[in-house]
Amino acid sequence: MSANYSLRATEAREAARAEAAAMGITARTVSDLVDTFYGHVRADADLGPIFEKAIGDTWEPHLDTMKRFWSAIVFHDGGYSGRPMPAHVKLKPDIAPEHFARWLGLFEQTLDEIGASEAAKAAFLDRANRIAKSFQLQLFYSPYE
Ligand code: HEM
Repeated sequence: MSANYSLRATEAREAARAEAAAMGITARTVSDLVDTFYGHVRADADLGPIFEKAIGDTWEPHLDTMKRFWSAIVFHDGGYSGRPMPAHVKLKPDIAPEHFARWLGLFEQTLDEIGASEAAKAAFLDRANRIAKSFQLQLFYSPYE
């Protein structure tokens, strides 16, 4: 890794942190978002069973993974290095596009509930929408099947 690269990485991380701070996003925001959102997901008639089947009684590690995932997105802190796609491919028999619509609806509702700023809400929703779209393209519209 060149010195230039790590300088750019440091700058990118600082820029991301400053941007997050300007939107009022803190580690607490991420933690509240994840805890509240998955509380709703577990209670949801359609999504709940899908998650229970995959996660069972190991929710703590999942919540921790999801906090690291969203922190890596908003703070560029490098704390998440997983591969989300395979985790969803294995759910394929159980999920349909409607589940993504529900997921996104609950995510938006949660951002309101935790009192995220309008800018923070827009930023989280934009990322969630783009990721959901890319998952769906690969899950439901793959030209390779
Ligand atoms: C229909 C919608 C969705 C369902 C049913 C779903 C379900 C799940 C389940 C059950 C897991 C745990 C898999 C396991 O540990 O075996 C998981 C992991 C994960 N999901 Fe989703 N998900 C959905 C949408 C999304 C979206 C839109 C995002 C991103 C914005 C997302 C991000 C992740 C990430 C980062 C993981 C962790 C993957 C890892 O282990 O590193 N999911 N999801």
